[in-house]
Amino acid sequence: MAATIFIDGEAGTTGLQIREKLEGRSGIELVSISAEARKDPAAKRKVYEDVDVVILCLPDEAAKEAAKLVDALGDRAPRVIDASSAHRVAPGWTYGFPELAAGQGEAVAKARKVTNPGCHATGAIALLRPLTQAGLLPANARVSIGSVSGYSGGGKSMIEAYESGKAPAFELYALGLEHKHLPEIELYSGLSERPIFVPSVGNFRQGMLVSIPLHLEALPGKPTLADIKAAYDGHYRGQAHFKAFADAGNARIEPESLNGTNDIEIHVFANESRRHAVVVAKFDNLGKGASGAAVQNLMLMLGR
Ligand SMILES: NC(=O)C1=CN([C@@H]2O[C@H](COP(=O)(O)OP(=O)(O)OC[C@H]3O[C@@H](n4cnc5c(N)ncnc54)[C@H](OP(=O)(O)O)[C@@H]3O)[C@@H](O)[C@H]2O)C=CC1
Ligand SMILES: CC(=O)N[C@@H](CCC(=O)OP(=O)(O)O)C(=O)O
Repeated sequence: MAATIFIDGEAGTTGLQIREKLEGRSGIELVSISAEARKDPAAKRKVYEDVDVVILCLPDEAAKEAAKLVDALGDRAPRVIDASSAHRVAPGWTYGFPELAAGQGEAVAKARKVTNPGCHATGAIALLRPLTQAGLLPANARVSIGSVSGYSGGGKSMIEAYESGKAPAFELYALGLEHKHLPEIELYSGLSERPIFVPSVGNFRQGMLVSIPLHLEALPGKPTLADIKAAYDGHYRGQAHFKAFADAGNARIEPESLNGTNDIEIHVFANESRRHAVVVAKFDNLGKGASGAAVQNLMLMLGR
């Protein structure tokens, strides 16, 4: 029998992409709600009762209301994937990053409530967790993270601002150093000290580069580029969506080449004579950073 899926917020940036990715898949039946009823809690409740999984692609406040609706359904509650940042560090929710550590894919597969990682957080955690777990980066390291996103990361309003020419070509933001992805980065990166996170957005629609500079001499065991690359290779062995590269002779990277995929490239750039390195995660902010991750989690939950 087909699994029934309702995308709450299906007309938004993330919802539309999830819909496109699921349409035509065998064993999946997409359930919709009329445009007039889509914000009506009573109408939503009826749909929630009838489906196997609800995927929330809503602003945070609406996602919190939706989660309350799910909880109120008790035994009749559907399983949930939340793409918003409302529940990323909330108790009772499973972090939807199957490659985070051994056993996380199995945890997602069994979970009733899965929270999708934020796009910047996906890159930051993908870079940091293997290094802390391998002991190459001490838990108390003081780390700085930079990230550049395509403007689709800001949803409909930012897309409109860029596409009508009303947005700057490039800007740093969240310089109050309280970006909403920091709590999940703190919880899942393996660091005890809160990193400094400087996100930015540029005049290109889609794609993301998250980068972290490393002083190799300051790290335990004074690792080489090869040691760092080996830590990523070991951590992501057997994971279809991850590939690590050592980029000693290369000095450039652009953000768009993985658009339309659910893949992450981890690049290790280094100047060995100066003992400096920069690790960079490249992916599609709307792919592995949003809709691709949601679909990956859904398939795990459905045992596909
Ligand atoms: N864009 C991205 O790269 C990523 C986004 N996310 C998260 O996913 C969620 C959705 O983001 P995104 O798709 O970009 O946002 P959009 O603004 O593009 O879309 C949100 C959609 O939700 C609808 N909506 C708002 N309130 C309700 C409600 N109460 N019931 C039903 N529908 C409602 C909106 O309709 P209307 O416009 O009519 O209000 C809109 O269609 C957000 O929490 C965002 O933070 C996660 C990862 C990445
Ligand atoms: C460019 C831009 O504005 N990006 C968004 C993050 C996009 C994302 O991952 O969203 P959620 O955490 O809401 O899921 C931001 O930094 O707030």
